[in-house]
Amino acid sequence: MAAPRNDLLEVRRATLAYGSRVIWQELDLAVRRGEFLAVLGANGSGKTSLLRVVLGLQPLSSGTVLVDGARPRRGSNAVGYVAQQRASDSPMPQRAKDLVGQGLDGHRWGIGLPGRDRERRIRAALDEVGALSYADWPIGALSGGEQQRVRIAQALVADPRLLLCDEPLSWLDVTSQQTISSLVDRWRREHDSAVLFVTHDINPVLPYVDRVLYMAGDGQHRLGTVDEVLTGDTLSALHGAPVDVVRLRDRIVIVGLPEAAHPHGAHPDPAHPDPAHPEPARPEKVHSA
Ligand SMILES: Nc1ncnc2c1ncn2[C@@H]1O[C@H](COP(=O)(O)OP(=O)(O)OP(=O)(O)O)[C@@H](O)[C@H]1O
Repeated sequence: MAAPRNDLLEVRRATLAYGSRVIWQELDLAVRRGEFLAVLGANGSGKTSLLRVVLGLQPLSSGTVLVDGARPRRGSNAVGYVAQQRASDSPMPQRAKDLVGQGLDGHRWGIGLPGRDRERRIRAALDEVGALSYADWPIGALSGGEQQRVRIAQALVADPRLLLCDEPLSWLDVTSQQTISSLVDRWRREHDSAVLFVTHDINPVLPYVDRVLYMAGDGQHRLGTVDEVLTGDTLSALHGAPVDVVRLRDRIVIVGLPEAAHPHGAHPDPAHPDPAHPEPARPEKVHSA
């Protein structure tokens, strides 16, 4: 039997443009088994587009991408996906276990899977993220953090090797951010799998991150460890403006990002509070990466 591939994602000289607008270019990225890669950057810098490329939903303009050695394709078992939630997303009426079951539909696993095997897989995925006790609850009745556990279970139920998370911490309070970050970390360690974790704030995942891909817009990006990428020199060069990076105890605070680089869209909109949590869901005020 062939040895498992070490690089679960291989992106070579990749450029993505929409029409004449280049989003990112000459991107080289190899994500190895067991790696936790944080993807940071300004609104509109192309983070979600990168995930869409890996999901086989968006072709590159040039370059190549391989997911576990194969070209990306929709519905691949190799990739699990936690999509970004929008402020306008209304609470879903279906039960937690039904949402998780959707993660099997469209996958090889879902086709012809006997009912009891399907149920067993769904319960195992819910158990993996500590959400089994609310398997029968309507999603809309769960807290933001509980809902996010269920969405992660949906992404994991088909047993992917690569997990893509698009802003999974938005709308969550600090405690839930820590819980979600640590369960994703535990999953990649226990399964020797890899994670691409798009986030506007590095701090909740700082203990887990192996490398950072920082996208600055205008085709610019930088890849490296936290200490290599999140420095005043690097971010100033990427943004063409003075940026300071300050370490405060175990946090990183970034000061001076150009207005366009602020990830304002990822912050809670006071006009649209989390429907499951009328309280402000995310008290963080300091912009951090
Ligand atoms: N299918 C498309 N056609 C044309 N432009 C697109 C398309 N998809 C995305 N864009 C544009 O490309 C840019 C990058 O979008 P993308 O959603 O990848 O950015 P992002 O970094 O994830 O942003 P955010 O942090 O706001 O979620 C944006 O300006 C977006 O409007």
